[in-house]
Amino acid sequence: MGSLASERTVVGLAAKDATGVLSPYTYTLRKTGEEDVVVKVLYCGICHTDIHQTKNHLSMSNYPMVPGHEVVGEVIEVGPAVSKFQPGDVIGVGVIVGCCRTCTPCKSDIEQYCNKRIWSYNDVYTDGKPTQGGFASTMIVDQKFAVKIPAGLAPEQAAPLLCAGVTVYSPLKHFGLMAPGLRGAILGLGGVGHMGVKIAKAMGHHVTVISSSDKKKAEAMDHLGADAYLVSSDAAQMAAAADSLDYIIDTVPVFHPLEPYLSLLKLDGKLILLGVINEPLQFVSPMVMLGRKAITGSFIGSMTETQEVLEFCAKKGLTSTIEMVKMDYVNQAIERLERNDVRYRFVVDVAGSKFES
Ligand SMILES: NC(=O)C1=CN([C@@H]2O[C@H](COP(=O)(O)OP(=O)(O)OC[C@H]3O[C@@H](n4cnc5c(N)ncnc54)[C@H](OP(=O)(O)O)[C@@H]3O)[C@@H](O)[C@H]2O)C=CC1
Ligand SMILES: O=C/C=C/c1ccc(O)c(O)c1
Ligand SMILES: [Zn+2]
Ligand SMILES: [Zn+2]
Repeated sequence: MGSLASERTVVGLAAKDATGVLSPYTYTLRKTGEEDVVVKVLYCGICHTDIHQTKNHLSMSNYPMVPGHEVVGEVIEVGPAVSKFQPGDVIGVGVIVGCCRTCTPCKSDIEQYCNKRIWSYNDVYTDGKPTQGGFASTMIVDQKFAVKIPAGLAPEQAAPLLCAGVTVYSPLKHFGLMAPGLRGAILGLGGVGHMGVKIAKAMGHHVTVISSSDKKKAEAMDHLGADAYLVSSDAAQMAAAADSLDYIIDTVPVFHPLEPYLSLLKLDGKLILLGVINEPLQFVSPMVMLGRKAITGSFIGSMTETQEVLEFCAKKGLTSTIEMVKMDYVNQAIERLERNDVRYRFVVDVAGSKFES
C-alpha cells in the first residue's frame, strides 16, 4: 500500500512533438486515490486516433504525450473505497478516465458525452497532472472508468474492443440498428471497421464492406464473413447498390465526399460518421431530403456499453483480428497503420516488452 502515500515512477513511450515519433519517457503517476485502481499494463491496441493525437491533426496536442487507449491490464493495487475490482483482476481502460458526474449525459449513463470528460491522455486530471495512456508500464484509473475483461475473452483480443469495438456497438444500439435482417455497410476496413463487420454480422445483418481498393476483398468475405464488397471508386458497383442500405458506418479518417455513400442508403437510412476529420465534409441537401436520410455521428460508447460489448463478444465467441507487436516496434507499427498496412489492429504486448528509460 506504499503508493497511497507516494507517487509511482513509470516508463512509457511518448511523442515529444508533432512528428509523432515515440521515445522513452519517465514520469510519475498520482498517489493512489480512494477510488483508484493501479493497473500493470499487459496489452494496448493502436488506434488511428493515436496518430491524430500524436501528430497534432486536431491542433490540440500537448507533449510529452504517451498515447494508447485500448488498455488491458492487471490490477496490482486498489484504493480503500474500491468495490468493483481487486488485485489480480484483468481490466480494461479506454478513451476516457473522468467526467463531471452531475450533467445530463453523466446522469444518463452516457458519460462519454460529458463536456468535462477527461481523456486518458493529452488531457489534465483533476489533480493538475497530465493524463498519460497505455504505452507504459502502469496506469492509475478511477474504478468508474475501468471494465472487467470477461473470463472467456483473451486479454490481447479484448484490447481492440475497448475503443474500436464499443465505437461500432454504441451507435448500432442507440440508433435501433440491432435487429436481425438489417442491411448495413462498413466504409473503411481498418481497426474500427473490421470490428464493425464482426459485430454487425453477429447481430444477424447483411453486411457490405465499402473499401478504397479490392485488396481486402478475399479477406473480408472469407475471414470476416462480409456478405458483399464494393470498391468505392467503381461507379458501376456503386450504382448497382443504390438505395439498398439501412445504415453505413463510416470509419474513413480523411476527407471524402459523402454523396456517393448517401446514394446507397434506403429511405430513412443513416450515415453514421465515426472518423475524426478536421475539415468540412460535403453533400447537397436533396441527397438527404429526398430519402429522409440522416447524417449523424457517434463517439466511443459509455462505460456500460463497453462492458456490454465485451460480454457480447465473449458470448458470441467474437475475437478481434490482431497483429501483436513489442514496444520496440511501435513506431514502425504506427507508420504501417498510417499506410493502411495492418490486419486489422496492432496490439502491443506491453508487459512482454523491455522498457528503456
Ligand atoms: N468516433 C469515435 O468514437 C472513434 C473514432 N475513431 C476514428 O475513426 C477513424 C478510423 O480509425 P481506425 O479504424 O483506428 O483507423 P484505421 O487506419 O485502422 O482504418 C481506417 C480505414 O479507412 C480507410 N481509408 C481510406 N482512406 C484512407 C487514408 N487516406 N488513410 C488511411 N485509411 C484510409 C482504410 O480502409 P480501406 O482500405 O477499406 O479503404 C483504412 O483501413 C479514425 O479517424 C479514428 O480517429 C476511432 C475510434 C473511435
Ligand atoms: O479513438 C477514440 C477517440 C475518438 C475521438 C473522436 C472525436 C474526437 O474529436 C477525438 O479527438 C477523438
Ligand atoms: Zn480509439
Ligand atoms: Zn458530466
